[in-house]
Amino acid sequence: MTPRPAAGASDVPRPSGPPGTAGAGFTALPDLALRTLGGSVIAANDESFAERENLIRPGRPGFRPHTFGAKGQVYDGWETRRRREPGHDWALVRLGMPGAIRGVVIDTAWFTGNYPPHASVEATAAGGYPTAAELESADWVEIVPRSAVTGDAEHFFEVADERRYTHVRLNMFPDGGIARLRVHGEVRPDLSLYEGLGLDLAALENGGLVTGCSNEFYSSPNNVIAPGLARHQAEGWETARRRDGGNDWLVIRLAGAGVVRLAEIDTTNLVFNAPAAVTLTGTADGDTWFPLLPRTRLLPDTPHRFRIEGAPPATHVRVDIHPDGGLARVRLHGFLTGG
Ligand SMILES: NC(=O)NC(NC(N)=O)C(=O)[O-]
Repeated sequence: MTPRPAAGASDVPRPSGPPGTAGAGFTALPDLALRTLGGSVIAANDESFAERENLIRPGRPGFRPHTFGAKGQVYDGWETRRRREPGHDWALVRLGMPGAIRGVVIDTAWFTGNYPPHASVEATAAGGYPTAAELESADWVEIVPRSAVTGDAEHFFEVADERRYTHVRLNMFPDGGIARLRVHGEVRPDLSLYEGLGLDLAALENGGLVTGCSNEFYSSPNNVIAPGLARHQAEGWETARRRDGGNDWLVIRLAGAGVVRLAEIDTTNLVFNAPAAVTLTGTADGDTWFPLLPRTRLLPDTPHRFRIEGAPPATHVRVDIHPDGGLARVRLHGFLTGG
């Protein structure tokens, strides 16, 4: 029998290191600001050289030298004009998913003669759908104090704060360019909206999280519970070719204890590397695992839907793929049972 991971544990090695060096453990958590998770840069005081929306684009920032437009060199980032009066520049980001922020990455990639010497980040929690103007009078908490930054480098700042935030404000002193802002954390949804209704218990936006995974060589397992469809293979989860006779797997911590009634197992974009089969098991205590879906054949490039009948409530679901490959999306529709 395949050994079961402890609920909440992960055997995937995570990068770690001090600010500005190799990386930090919090980067394994979802980026709550990411455009593809619903984030939006709703305002900036200036974006003369390069547009604010670049700040939350997925992927590493790109650069091609000597691509000068009518207003200067074109950068893949947010870049303001050279300030000729006192003050500083700021950009306001609505998180795609509200949550507890565990760490922030300020990436000045490719900005060398035009990076800001200092930056800070504030956060606020706002209900409803406030405009940028309304947010000006919100209570802002400094989650990254004014800190020195350097050019063409990623800067990692851990955040120790349990509060749930909906927006962040990036400040740079006095002006310049920042390529990306990453806001890693744990999603804290308002599930009262779903009272009496069914929901996707696995979805990142509902508080689901991949807490364990056998292999994430090509792309992150949390992609399978992201919103929307995967446009290509890299927007799903892909493992390396397995040579040991075992099989790959991931464990999803559900939005809460709930009963799964319908599983969507999507192999879209996995054409020559789709798994041959899938098995689903669940647990409510992290020790005893019960079957949800027996080993079932999968086809390449296909969104499969399987009814699940009579399953007890689970807090975690393990998805075993046989033998390897990956998945585009996993949806586990059902009902919260509480507890
Ligand atoms: N986008 C720019 O051209 N910015 C800067 N200039 C160059 N060459 O990058 C600057 O700050 O003046």
